[in-house]
Amino acid sequence: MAQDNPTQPHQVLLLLPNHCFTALESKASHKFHFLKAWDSPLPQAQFLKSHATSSQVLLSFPKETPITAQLLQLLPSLKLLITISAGLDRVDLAACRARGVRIANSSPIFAGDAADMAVGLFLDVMRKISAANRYVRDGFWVSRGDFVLGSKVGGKRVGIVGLGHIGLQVAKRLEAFDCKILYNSRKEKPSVSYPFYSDVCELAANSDVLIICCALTAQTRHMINKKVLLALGREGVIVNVGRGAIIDEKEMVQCLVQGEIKGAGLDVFENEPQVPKELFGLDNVVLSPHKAVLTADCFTDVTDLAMANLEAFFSNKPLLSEVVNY
Ligand SMILES: O=CC(=O)O
Repeated sequence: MAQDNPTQPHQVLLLLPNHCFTALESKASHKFHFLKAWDSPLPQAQFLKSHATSSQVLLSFPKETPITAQLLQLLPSLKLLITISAGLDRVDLAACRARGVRIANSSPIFAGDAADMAVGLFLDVMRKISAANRYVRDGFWVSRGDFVLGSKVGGKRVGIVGLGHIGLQVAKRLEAFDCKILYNSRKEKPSVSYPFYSDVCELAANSDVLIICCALTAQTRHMINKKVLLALGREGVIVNVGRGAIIDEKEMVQCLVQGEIKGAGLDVFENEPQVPKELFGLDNVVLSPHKAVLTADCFTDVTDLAMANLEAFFSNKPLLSEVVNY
């Protein structure tokens, strides 16, 4: 339970890039006392130690600062971790669980933007938008004539891997394109009527496109392996807005180079920012530098959510985006 001391603003530790904080500062600095790691002359570990006993909340951007067991050890009073991220693969969940640290993430805000990107990548691969753009700019429309035809989107069977916040938003958007939605998830979702496949390979065999929206965990690492890719088949397309390591990247590259799958739209990679060079020469592949959830507008909403979570925590109300059963 949050301790209440009405005489002092509540202290919140920040491990954030500056641009995330700017939006928060204008709204919330009169309500909370923000302790900014980047403003301190101390190295990060010492900065955390110096506020260890007084800080119950840490607001962080795990993509830049992973939340490790070691870091958590420096903060014995920590009760709540708020992440400016949808994914929690850079948070040591076992250590948080062992310590009883609650987690609130930014999934409800990021889901729509991530889904837009997934749909954008899908449309781009199917209708060859980026490739056509290059064709026109390079003068080939004049020198070579008509561009090769793309594929119809309507009616395609879309296998969504992970029907959480992001997956549901992808489904909603692609229903409007007259696609047929199927899915794989840890458990069947009674709230939807889309066909459920407990086996991802079977999902791939029944899909024209696989869209990866799930979290990276020990169970999902390399879940999309050669067998799944071959089940997707020569006419199949893969889109990934989850995490690179959910797909066995070497096998995927091989399948793309050898035409064993038709195309790919990828926002995430196994060893970012390194991208397999083989992909650069493939016109049936669209690449994006892990930006699915980030837009120029998202920081307003994401910091509003962080602030609402802080207010809820310090007034002992339910958090707005708590990650339950992690
Ligand atoms: O990839 C981005 C996120 O997890 O927020």
